[in-house]
Amino acid sequence: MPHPLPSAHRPVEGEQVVPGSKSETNRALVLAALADGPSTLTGALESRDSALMIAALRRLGVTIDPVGETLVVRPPERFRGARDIDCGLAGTVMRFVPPIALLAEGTSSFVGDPHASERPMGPLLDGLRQLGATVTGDALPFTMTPPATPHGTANIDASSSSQFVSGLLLIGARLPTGLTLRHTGDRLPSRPHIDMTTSMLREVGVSVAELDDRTWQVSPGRIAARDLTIEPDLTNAAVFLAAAAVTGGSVTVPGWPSRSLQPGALILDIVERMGAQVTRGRRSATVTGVGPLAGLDVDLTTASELTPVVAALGALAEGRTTIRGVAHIRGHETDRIAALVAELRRLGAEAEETADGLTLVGAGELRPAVLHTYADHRMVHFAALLALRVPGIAVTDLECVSKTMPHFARDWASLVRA
Ligand SMILES: O=C(O)C1=C[C@@H](OP(=O)(O)O)[C@@H](O)[C@H](O)C1
Ligand SMILES: C=C(OP(=O)(O)O)C(=O)O
Repeated sequence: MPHPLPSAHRPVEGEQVVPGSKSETNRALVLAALADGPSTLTGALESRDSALMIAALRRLGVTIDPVGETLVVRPPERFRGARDIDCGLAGTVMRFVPPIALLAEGTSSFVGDPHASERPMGPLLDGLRQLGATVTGDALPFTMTPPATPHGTANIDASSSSQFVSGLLLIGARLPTGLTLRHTGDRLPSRPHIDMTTSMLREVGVSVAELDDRTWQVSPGRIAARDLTIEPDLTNAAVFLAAAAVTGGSVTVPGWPSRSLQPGALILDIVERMGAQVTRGRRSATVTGVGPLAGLDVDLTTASELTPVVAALGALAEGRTTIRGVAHIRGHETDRIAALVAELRRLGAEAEETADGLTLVGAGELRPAVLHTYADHRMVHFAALLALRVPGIAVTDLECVSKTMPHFARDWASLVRA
């Protein structure tokens, strides 16, 4: 049964509280699991990706308890290997948990959703082999047996995901000789997510040197337990802010950090370039639509998660929109380049895949359609945004939004109909 999405009968106005950052929550959980004592997380995301991370860490022996508004994480004496650890479709789980299992006693095996086996894993598994693990296969599902004493050097090609680098850096301090990690490929996407990893490591006392722009050296040592408050997820905020831009409304996201390493923050520059007005408060961001939007040519190498929302903005803006630098999103929850072009065409828009992104012509007549979501939460955001201006759009599946925002449909409906 298709799920209809609301259209906007008036400009979308209001304040939208956005749940905690997926990237920060899952890094904080991993660092707390590796720390030298109990940690407390406040504002952690509650969604499928964080639930999968919590379940995976528990299987390895970590104790995680909700206490009031917080999560209390207690590391085990020693990690223990576990069978059939479920990664779902979560990149952060499939790329961050196997390195922890390298530190465990005994073999671990990892499984995931049907499409998870198409997401790139080879370079991470190569890295784990270089650190001494025995690994079967090059994708999910796979089995890994840790070595008696892990080594400390790995050279991997992270051009298909920055998460390979982040996953290995996160455990670097717990390896007997630390870790020297080198990226061997010709491009490196999502650099801000690697900076988020190194910054969060430094905050817990880990020494990380960047020897050049592709080599990291993590010194061996303790990872300090800490109490951390998680920022709102700025990539998830993007769809709500974009709703104001495309309807001539005004949406405020409270809690917007004054400085953030989340690449989703780039949405403010993008909507401003397209013609919307952006107002930054001390701890908030507001987007106001002030007339027709203009298409743009944008390189999203650093913030590729924004591609579906920017593609929808482009389809409602005047002129051509070209998104570059995102070849690797063919390995995201789905092949997002192919999915976006297929769904734009289903609506009657002119859209083409390019070698490293897509190009489309906006502001044409769009027809109602049932859009496919490919189990991808951000394809729902894409459809929801278009539905505001194209009555009659529905999606084949809404459940996939629970990957990072289980209450998206409720929040979206109440904002649009407020
Ligand atoms: O480390 C992270 O938290 C993430 C890194 C990025 O992955 P890629 O480098 O695979 O794009 C991003 O797209 C993903 O949503 C989250
Ligand atoms: C690419 C994404 O997720 P993942 O962490 O599963 O890679 C995303 O959320 O857009």
